Amino acid sequence: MDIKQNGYFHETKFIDRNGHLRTTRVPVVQELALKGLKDLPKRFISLNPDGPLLVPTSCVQDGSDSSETLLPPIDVAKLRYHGLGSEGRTQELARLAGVVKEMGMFLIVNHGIECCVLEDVKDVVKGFFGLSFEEKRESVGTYMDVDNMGYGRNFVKSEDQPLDWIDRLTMKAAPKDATDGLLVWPQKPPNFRQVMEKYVEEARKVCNDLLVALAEALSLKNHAFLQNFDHKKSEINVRVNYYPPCPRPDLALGLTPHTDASALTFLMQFGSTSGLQVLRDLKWVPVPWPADVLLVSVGDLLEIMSGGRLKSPWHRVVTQMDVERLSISLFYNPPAQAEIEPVVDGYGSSNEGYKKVVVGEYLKNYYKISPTIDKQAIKFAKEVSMVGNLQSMVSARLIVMWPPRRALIRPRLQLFCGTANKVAHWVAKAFLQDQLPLDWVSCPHPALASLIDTS
Ligand SMILES: O=C(O)CCC(=O)C(=O)O
Ligand SMILES: [Fe+2]
Repeated sequence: MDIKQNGYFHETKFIDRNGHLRTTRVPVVQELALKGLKDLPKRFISLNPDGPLLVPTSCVQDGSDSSETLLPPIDVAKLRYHGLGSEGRTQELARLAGVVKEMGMFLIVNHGIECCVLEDVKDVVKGFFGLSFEEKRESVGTYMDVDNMGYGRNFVKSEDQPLDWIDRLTMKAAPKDATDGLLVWPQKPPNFRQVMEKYVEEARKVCNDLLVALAEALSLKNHAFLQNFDHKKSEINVRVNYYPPCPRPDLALGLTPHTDASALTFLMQFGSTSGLQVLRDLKWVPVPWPADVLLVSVGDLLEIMSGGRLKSPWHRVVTQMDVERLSISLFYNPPAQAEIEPVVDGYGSSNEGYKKVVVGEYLKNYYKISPTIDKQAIKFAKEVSMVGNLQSMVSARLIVMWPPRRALIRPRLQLFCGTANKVAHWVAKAFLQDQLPLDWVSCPHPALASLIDTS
């Protein structure tokens, strides 16, 4: 079947292999599904029953494992309770440590988010996907150049890649002013934004409590992770994933294998409760996820902060023949300008080679390259510590270019190097945030000299 005959397309932008910004059109899956197709359009074939699965290159085993992995829900109320008889908390922390180390994700109950808040979210999401295509498009404005946002498709990186069987709607929900002046929130249903923002604020509280509990579960200082977050500047992106019924679940994926770039991903689902799978022992394992339970997953940024003690799980979503499924992923990140690095626990434990990264830089790289067929994105934090590398480059250059004669005296030389290092750090960060052209770094401007205090 020629999918071009179907008139409904999402327009999506991507950076091609040569670094050029390209725009392409991809079919609207919800509209394809409404046609009641018997066959799958070729562009959606990503699973070949006779060929290798889309799994990391190191994974040679084939197929899914039908045995479901036990994922005992974590009781958030017990994690929060510090009062008398809080030995229940110690046990819950131990359970949390066990499941998160093993799976990279865990179910939560007793989180304190009221049912009506969750029901309202389901209603507005159903309301949005119940609109006609034209109404959906009109209801959501444009994000202009902001990548991977709005009503459309995930992870489109080329004209010829297999496409996922999904439509999605992504919004920046925090910081509050992240999308001021842009028409990015659906106008229909009219209470969409209000409902989603209420949910986001409730979820933020739970995430903050979980970040404290996760640090304690790993025997780290309780603010080891939370200290990287800031109520006014931390980023929360919301993605609604809509997986319509699919004519060939054996050939198409709902969501390609990936890790999340976030620190924590906070998920709810409705419609079908199955579809999510996680890679364990080189096999795809269905995640048993009952209705009305929430799921939390470790993202790459938390893997970095934890120095690899926690691992962001490689996961995917499979399609289903007769049922639709919706999930709402909330990605919780430190501020874009924040620098994160593996926590030091005082016992000199290894951090698996993770270095300091600027959150915004990590995310930029993630969206540029990911998902590939391996945990490539996180290598960025091991191999290319951008700030660190640039800082030492600039600092060395400063010291060579302006060695003050008087600085030959040792204490002065130390002072000079210290200041040069601070300036270099500032230059490297400004460069990474696109505020300085490249030649500023490779050949520092003389104005830099005036910033250096050698007196
Ligand atoms: O739909 C799901 O259960 C998972 C969604 C997901 O992995 C994502 O949004 O990153
Ligand atoms: Fe994900």
